[in-house]
Formats: sequence, structure tokens, C-alpha cells
Amino acid sequence: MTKPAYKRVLLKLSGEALMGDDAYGINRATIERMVADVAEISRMGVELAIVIGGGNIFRGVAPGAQGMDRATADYMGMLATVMNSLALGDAMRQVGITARVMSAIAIEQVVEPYVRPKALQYLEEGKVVIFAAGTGNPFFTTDTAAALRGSEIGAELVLKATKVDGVYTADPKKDPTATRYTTISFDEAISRHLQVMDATAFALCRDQKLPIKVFSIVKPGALKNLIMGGDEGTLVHV
Ligand SMILES: Nc1ncnc2c1ncn2[C@@H]1O[C@H](COP(=O)(O)OP(=O)(O)O)[C@@H](O)[C@H]1O
Ligand SMILES: O=c1ccn([C@@H]2O[C@H](COP(=O)(O)OP(=O)(O)O)[C@@H](O)[C@H]2O)c(=O)[nH]1
Repeated sequence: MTKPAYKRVLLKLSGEALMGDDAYGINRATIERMVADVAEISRMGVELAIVIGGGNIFRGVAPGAQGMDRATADYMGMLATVMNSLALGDAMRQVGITARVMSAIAIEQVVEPYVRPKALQYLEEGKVVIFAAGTGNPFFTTDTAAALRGSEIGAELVLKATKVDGVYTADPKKDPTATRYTTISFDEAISRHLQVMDATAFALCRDQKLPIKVFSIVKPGALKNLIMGGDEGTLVHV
């Protein structure tokens, strides 16, 4: 068997990817399929950390959050990522992978706090580390949390799993004539306002020289292919 192209990566899963075709929440079949993909690369010896979003849960409560103070709504969003992280960690346990959930906000009866050396230790032990509660701060996103934690753990690459198979010239859901980039620089992605990730996340990765690969979570085998160094998605580089 050929060796994986990376030793340590950070995978960003959007909360919405967990919904499958449901309107909100966690779709069982979808999470199981995702976990099977993730388990496969963990078993290949790749050190894997995951940041998961909260859009799937937060969307369900969003109507009630209308007119709410932004910071309060953001804390609700962070709690939603804790729920997704627990679900993901448990789904991993069910397939025999040891995962550790670490939270950026104090909630220690539920999840252990994020402590960087501890996270590094888990990774070295081959455990999957799931970073919950984003950056722990309102006005940020889990994409930025992925850029931050990816930098902190010295990941070689941030893998941004989305419903589209890369970065396009415009949002492909709105513009059917949009074409996909094979590679694009951070500066170009930022200046063209390509919305696939937020500018804060792009800028942080650019400054840390941490490349991002945007790829499809829906396409079977895509994650494994790109871990093996295959041509998949779009590489965002310095
Ligand atoms: N230039 C672009 N290239 C690719 N996707 C884009 C672009 N602009 C906007 N998008 C949208 O960004 C989404 C990817 O972000 P993601 O984090 O998965 O979604 P969300 O932020 O809704 O959870 C895609 O589903 C796509 O519709
Ligand atoms: O560092 C963070 C990360 C997340 N959030 C909140 O949590 C929500 C869910 O995260 P995100 O939208 O990034 O999830 P995704 O779109 O990937 O499902 C966000 O909308 C924010 O309200 C936050 O306030 N700070």
C-alpha cells in the first residue's frame, strides 16, 4: 500500500453536512458514512483533528433567535457545535476509533477543556481530536476555528469538506456558469470575495502558510483520494 501524503491534518466539517437531506439536525446515515471515511484515514496512520460546525442545529432554533443579541446567538451556535462534536465522537466510538472532544468554552461536566499540549498528546497517540465550541469567541466562525487549531497543532493542511467540490469563480449554487479553480492563492480568494470560507479564516491560514484544500464531502472516496495525494477539489495556497 502506498503511504498517505500527509502526517497530520485538520478536517473541517460543516454542521450542515451532517443534515443529509433533512431540514436540520443530524442524519444518522450521513454521519455514519462520514465517520466511515474518517475512520479509514485514521486507520492509515494519519493524525487527524476535526472541527465541526453547528449550522444544522442552529438553523433549527434560528427562527426563535431573531432579533437576538448577536453575541448570545453566537454562544448558542457554539453550543450547537458541542452537540455535533459529541455525536461525532460517539459515532467514532461505535466503529472502534478513539476520539477525544475538547471544548473552547468551559463546560467540563460534558467535555474536557481544550488544552493544546493535551491535544498534541492525543494526536501522537493516534486518537482523533474533535475541537468543539469553535474559537470560543462570538463573531467568529468554525472555519476560523479550523484555521486557528490547524495552525496550533502544526497541521500540514486544512481540509474543508463542503457540499461543493472546490472553490468556484462564484457560488456554484447560485451561478451555474461558475467554473472551478484547481488552485487559487489566498490573496486572490480574498480579493475576489469567494464566499466558500470567510476572509478571517483565509487570512489566518495565509499568514501561517497553512494551505487549505476545499473538497466535496458528498463524493465517495474523495477524502481518501486527497489524503493519498490525489487530485481532488481546490488547493488554496500562499
Ligand atoms: N466561490 C465559491 N466557490 C465554492 N463555493 C462557494 C463559493 N461561494 C459561495 N460558496 C458556497 O459555500 C458553501 C461552502 O461552505 P460551507 O461552510 O460548507 O457551508 P455553510 O457555511 O453554509 O455551512 C458551498 O455550499 C457553496 O454554496
Ligand atoms: O468561533 C466561533 C465558532 C462558531 N460560532 C457560532 O457558531 C455558529 C455555528 O458555526 P458555523 O456557522 O461556522 O457552522 P457551519 O456553518 O460550519 O455549520 C456560528 O454561526 C456562530 O454563531 C462562534 O460564535 N464562534
